[in-house]
Amino acid sequence: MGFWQGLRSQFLCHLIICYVFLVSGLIINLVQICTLPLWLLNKQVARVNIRLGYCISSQMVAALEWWSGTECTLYTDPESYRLYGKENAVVVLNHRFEMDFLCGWTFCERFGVLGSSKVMAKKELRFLPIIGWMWYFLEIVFCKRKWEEDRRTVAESLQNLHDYPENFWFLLFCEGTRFTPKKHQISMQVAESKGLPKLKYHLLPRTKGFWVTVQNLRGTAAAVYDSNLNFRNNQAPTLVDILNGKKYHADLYVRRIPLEEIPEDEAECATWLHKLYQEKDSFQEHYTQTGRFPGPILTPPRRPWALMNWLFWTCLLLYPLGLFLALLISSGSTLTILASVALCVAASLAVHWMIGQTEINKGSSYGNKEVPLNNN
Ligand SMILES: CC/C=C\C/C=C\C/C=C\C/C=C\C/C=C\C/C=C\CCC(=O)SCCNC(=O)CCNC(=O)[C@H](O)C(C)(C)COP(=O)(O)OP(=O)(O)OC[C@H]1O[C@@H](n2cnc3c(N)ncnc32)[C@H](O)[C@@H]1OP(=O)(O)O
Ligand SMILES: CCCCCCCCCCCCCCCC(=O)OC[C@@H](O)COP(=O)(O)O
Repeated sequence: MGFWQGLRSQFLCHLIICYVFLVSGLIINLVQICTLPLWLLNKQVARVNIRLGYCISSQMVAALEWWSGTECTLYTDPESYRLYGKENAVVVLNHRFEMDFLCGWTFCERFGVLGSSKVMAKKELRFLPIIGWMWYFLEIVFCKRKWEEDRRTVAESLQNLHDYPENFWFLLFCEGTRFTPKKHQISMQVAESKGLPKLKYHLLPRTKGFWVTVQNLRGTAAAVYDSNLNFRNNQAPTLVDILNGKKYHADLYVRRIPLEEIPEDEAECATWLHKLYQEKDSFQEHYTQTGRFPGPILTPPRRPWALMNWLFWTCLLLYPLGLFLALLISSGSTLTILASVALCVAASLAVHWMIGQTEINKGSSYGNKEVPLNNN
């Protein structure tokens, strides 16, 4: 094992990374709270939150790109490539991996839209410290995954994006939850009852969120980016693997579909989405058979900004930590030392809990319950 690999697997390094993420994240959350009055005075000025959000999300991108050295290859056509990052788009991505959101963020970073990236997220994530709190200020669209309640709130949140000052990608996991064998089996029963072909690699997409997104972003977004992600050698990395500095290779296949090609009528739009997922399934089959996606490879290089932001926060926050530790040891007070140890334990439990949110085996029961099927 080389020096660099040895260093990356050191627990002390993980502690420092988590300390920097927690403390810088909380500082940025605090600054975000200070921007609250700006939302009343001038919405466009309040959107300085794009930069603040970047300081948090780019730390995770830096961990993937620079700490673990994970490589991300993009399969797409050159004409579409020229438009990435230069227009608003709805991204439709498969939802099979714990790290899919992070690979998505990596491509956002490489095309310069990380701070402004959006997602339709389950409302539980709003309460996640740092990331969830950050999202509140980034105008992320939250849903309860209950259509009767979501149809109005989701449409309203999407309408707010009409005057967004920077290009954004709006990510939609139409499957609505991450793939598990049980969720797959149940959703294929639903597919059968609707007379739809079975999917091998995806859950049956939920069509209402896609329809409401496309309808509300007409005139704002130019295209849908149909995206399929896979990791080489059948690997399924976790956030802990990334912290441990393990290197992976992600492949992303993206097709650009102009928004005008998507039907306006709800039923036709649903049929269109089901057909898209059948095509997505065939691309995954192609990947499984050949180890690659169709089409040319055009990978944007990683940029230095995420690393520089990370180094900046690390330098800024390591100094006071060192000072504090020196004072702590010299104080010789058992009570202060015990209180500090308790604080460290609490902080690592908090990070552990946050990482748990990315783990599929700790995921929700959404899509897990047998539904009474009407075969008429
Ligand atoms: C160039 C590079 C390109 C790309 C780079 C890639 C990406 C980068 C882009 C951006 C990055 C940005 C951010 C990333 C960071 C972090 C993201 C992290 C995570 C957040 C993600 C989530 O939280 S996912 C969960 C929340 N999101 C969703 O659920 C969205 C999808 N869901 C919907 O759209 C739903 O319709 C809904 C939520 C709006 C409403 O939910 P509801 O449950 O009420 O759904 P429906 O009404 O649709 O469902 C009822 C119908 O479904 C049928 N049914 C019943 N059971 C099932 C089943 N098990 N499977 C499928 N269908 C089922 C039922 O029969 C009903 O049918 P109808 O015919 O009546 O419709
Ligand atoms: C620098 C690194 C330091 C690491 C510190 C830990 C940070 C934790 C960040 C947590 C980010 C959480 C994003 C989770 C996204 C996600 O994958 O949500 C799942 C949903 O789609 C569907 O949920 P489900 O129905 O349960 O499958």
